[in-house]
Amino acid sequence: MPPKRKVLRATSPIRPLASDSPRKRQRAIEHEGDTNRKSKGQSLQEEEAGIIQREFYPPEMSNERCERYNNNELPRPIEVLEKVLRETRAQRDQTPIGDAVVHWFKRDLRQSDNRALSQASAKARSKNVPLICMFIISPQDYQAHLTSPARVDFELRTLEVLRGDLGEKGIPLYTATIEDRKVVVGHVLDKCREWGAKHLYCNMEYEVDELRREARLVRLGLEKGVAVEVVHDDVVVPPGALKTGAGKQYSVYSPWFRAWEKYVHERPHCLEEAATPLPNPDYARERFQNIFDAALLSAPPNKRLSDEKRKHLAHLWPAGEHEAQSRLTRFLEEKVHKYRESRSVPAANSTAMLSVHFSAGTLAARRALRLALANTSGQASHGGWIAELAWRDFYKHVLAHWPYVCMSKPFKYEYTDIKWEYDDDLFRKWCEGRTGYPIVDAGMRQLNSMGWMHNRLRMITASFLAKDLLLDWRLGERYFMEHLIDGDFASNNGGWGFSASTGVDPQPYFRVFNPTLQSEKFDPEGTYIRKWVPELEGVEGKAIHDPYARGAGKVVEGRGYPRMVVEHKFARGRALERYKGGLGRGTANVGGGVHN
Ligand SMILES: Cc1cc2nc3c(=O)[nH]c(=O)nc-3n(C[C@H](O)[C@H](O)[C@H](O)COP(=O)(O)OP(=O)(O)OC[C@H]3O[C@@H](n4cnc5c(N)ncnc54)[C@H](O)[C@@H]3O)c2cc1C
Repeated sequence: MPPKRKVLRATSPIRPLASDSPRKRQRAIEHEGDTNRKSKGQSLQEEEAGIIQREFYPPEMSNERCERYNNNELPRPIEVLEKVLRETRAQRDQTPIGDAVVHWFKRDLRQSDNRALSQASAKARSKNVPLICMFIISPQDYQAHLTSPARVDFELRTLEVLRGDLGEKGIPLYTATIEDRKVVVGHVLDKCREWGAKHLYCNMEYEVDELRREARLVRLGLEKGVAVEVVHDDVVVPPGALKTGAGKQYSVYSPWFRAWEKYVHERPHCLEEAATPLPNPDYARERFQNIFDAALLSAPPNKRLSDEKRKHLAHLWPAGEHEAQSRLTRFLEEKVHKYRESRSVPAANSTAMLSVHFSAGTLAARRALRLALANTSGQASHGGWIAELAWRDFYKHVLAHWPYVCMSKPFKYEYTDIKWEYDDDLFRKWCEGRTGYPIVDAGMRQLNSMGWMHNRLRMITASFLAKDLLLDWRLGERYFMEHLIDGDFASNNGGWGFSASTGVDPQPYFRVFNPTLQSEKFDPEGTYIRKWVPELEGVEGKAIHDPYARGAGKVVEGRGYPRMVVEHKFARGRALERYKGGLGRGTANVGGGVHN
């Protein structure tokens, strides 16, 4: 079949160009140094496609600057934060307790097994002062981080649960919407001063913006007499703790996983449960009555869902840590033993569907691992569920060590030179699940409906976008973040890098998924496809995987199901050529990872 549409020419922009002033641009460039030397045409296409949100970020960094991070010539944001914490330790330890202690909730929306919250509670108890919790919404942060409305809604529903639970202990949960993300730190410290709190606790997030913000918070806190403690909690093993024999960061999963398992085995305390906060002294309720009485936050206009969508998602994804806990218990009792054999079959409904809880922090990865180890006597390890859970830690370690992956650069930055397509029409068809490849369309429709997609489908749809359509993979990465309820920068970026062969431990670039074969292998009966693509409902047998080529064309055409937008064989050849052309000096390093 000839290609249905030529995709060799960039068309109209997918997103409007951000209109930064020249001065702002200059400042941004100074911030992250020299930028990438690409052809003007290519840079413009990327900008027009919204690859970098120029209202928040500088232009794309140069490969040379990435290399300087690799050569340890530039301090990584996590190192800067850790240094500040080290250097200020004594001063922070000597800070008097004050009239209250504050915990700042971010992506740790639970009271059980929450390290920073637990430490804050212990500190408050040591002098019998109240604990106050806070949560800040920054619409600008949501925009800069492409947080999906589904995710925001999940967080807000979770806050309701959290507020109820904390309220029973007399612990107030202060919430506020701060429009300008630059003033969040100032607001947090102002509130500490207002409440007479001199100790503030929070858990560490590993994205560049957050690490830099927290370094500033620690410094500014001390200037204002507030000791800020930032704690590792989101991952089982903290980034930087695992090194190769040569003392380097692992970039291949399998040896990293062996080191991760060994670390956990040798340091069982890393799985220890953090104590839940203790009740506040009685007077706290009266003193903070205004916080207890305040209305809960609603989603900012840029992230609001329709009522119908909200109800739909609330039904699918009940929020809060109690739900997370019972989901985990059910999974460990009923499914974990069969996980290894069935996890790649999307119709089997055999995975935990806990990613939304890990992402929002309604469940600690540490807790899930602890219970999984106890439940399976270690059987769930390699090739099993625990090895999947470990991928989450792996990608966060990668993010902390190679921070430029957070700055729109691929881990394999030499792949920056691949000539991608920026075809609006094809991209839209992919987004809407109208590519004519039933398995791809089913996956995209599941995402659009549920805010979640099975891992196998994430790999198939991502590979299809990057290799069959040759669209810039960062467009797909962005679309996922903007629609996933479990959107997590590190895992999403890692998954896209794997699928597009531009990331850490990736699929080799010459391995191009054949979507029809993937469909036959992982959805042999077409059960999953029929669920999500109603136009194909009555299609029998193998025709479900390729209806036009297998005798069901007339039926499905009548129902409006599209023909394939590109022929796979043609697309594969084109992808190989482009990848080879874009490899540049990275030719020797073609990857070789086996994901899941
Ligand atoms: C292109 C692409 C994008 C992705 N984007 C995200 C994302 O934004 N957020 C996200 O949480 N996961 C992402 N993943 C990973 C994975 O698809 C989901 O974590 C998984 O599908 C969630 O379903 P589950 O909870 O039923 O997983 P299970 O199979 O039950 O696994 C248990 C947990 O292990 C972790 N996990 C499993 N597989 C992976 C993986 N490959 N990478 C990282 N962690 C993993 C998750 O926390 C998951 O909840 C992405 C994968 C790909 C290929």
